[in-house]
Amino acid sequence: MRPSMFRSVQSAIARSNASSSARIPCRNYSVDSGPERKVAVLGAAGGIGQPLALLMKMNPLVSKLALYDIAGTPGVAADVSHINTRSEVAGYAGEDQLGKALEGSDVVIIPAGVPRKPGMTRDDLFNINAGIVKSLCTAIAKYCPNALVNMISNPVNSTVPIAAEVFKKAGTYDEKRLFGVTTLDVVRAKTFYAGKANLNVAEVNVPVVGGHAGITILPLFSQATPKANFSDEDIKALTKRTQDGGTEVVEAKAGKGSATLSMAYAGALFADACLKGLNGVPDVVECSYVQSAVTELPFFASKVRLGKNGVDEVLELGPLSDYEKENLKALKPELEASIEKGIKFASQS
Ligand SMILES: NC(=O)c1ccc[n+]([C@@H]2O[C@H](COP(=O)([O-])OP(=O)(O)OC[C@H]3O[C@@H](n4cnc5c(N)ncnc54)[C@H](O)[C@@H]3O)[C@@H](O)[C@H]2O)c1
Ligand SMILES: O=C(O)C[C@H](O)C(=O)O
Repeated sequence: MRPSMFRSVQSAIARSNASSSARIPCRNYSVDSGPERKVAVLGAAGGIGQPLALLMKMNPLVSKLALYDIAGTPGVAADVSHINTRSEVAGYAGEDQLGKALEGSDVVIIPAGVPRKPGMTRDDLFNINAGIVKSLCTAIAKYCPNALVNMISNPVNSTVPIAAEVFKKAGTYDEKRLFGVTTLDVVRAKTFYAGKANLNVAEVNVPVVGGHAGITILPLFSQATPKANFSDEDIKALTKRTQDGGTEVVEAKAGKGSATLSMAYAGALFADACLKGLNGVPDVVECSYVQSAVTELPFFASKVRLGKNGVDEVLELGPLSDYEKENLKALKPELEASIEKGIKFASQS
């Protein structure tokens, strides 16, 4: 994970502060960087959508930012557009503006849909979000079939297979261009691991594979770096906390939704990695839920090398501890059922 988008902003801020002391009043916080790239956020007026719009506006790799929602986007777009960074911002509200929002997009990020309330599973969101994702992906197939799609809407284990089926029906499916965003699981695993081991979190790496719900989230602490000396009990507790991270936030928000700020951060990191890959930056590796080349399941979150066409390579899982092997075996039936549910929905509706 390379937070260099933030580093470039930080160094711009440092330059800005240095010039302040020289009493030069007016500077930009980001510099033009790389080719023209359009990013569309679908669901941009929501809890994730708004901070994600802000973070994408801060990303110097973006030249055009399209903010789409069923309502509320003109205000969000007007607000974000006043920030003096590279991208031009436009807001689009309502289905008749969806095509314009999507046209020419290199990356489409989808946080559209309802979030959980306490007591719900992500799968309880299926009935509403499956239809939303299906209609948005139908439009993507029509207006920007070559875009990289970053699916945030839950249940990710099923919404990604739905998207794949919609694209297959439209004849635009390219497995290299469809991603379930599981970066928040990695962000959480790193935070919890670093906290427990008293390590500098910026130096910590933890791959998280599988899916994005409960036991399908499989953090590979045996591959975490730097190595920490944890007991089996510690690893079990860290695994459980990572798997239940979403529920921890849902319960703390007590009916006011699920993770939005940490998700916007994670979504911005993943989109930044996609843009870097598109721009030819070498060795950009992130975990993401993609068409599987390394398990018998059709989709599986894995370490993925990103390149000029999206997925460059799905990396092998690598050596697993006995505990991780057991967890891998246990998650497969649940993940398979969620995938089948998505495929069935898309093929029947
Ligand atoms: N992948 C992850 O790690 C992760 C993390 C957190 C949340 N999520 C999921 O992200 C989704 C959004 O969460 P939120 O907290 O932002 O919810 P929210 O209710 O605050 O915002 C959702 C937005 O989607 C919009 N929307 C609904 N139907 C739409 C449509 N057809 N087209 C465009 N926009 C539409 C709504 O108007 C709203 O602005 C939920 O499904 C949630 O479970 C995923
Ligand atoms: O937990 C949720 O419902 C939202 C999201 O999937 C998360 O992991 O925070």
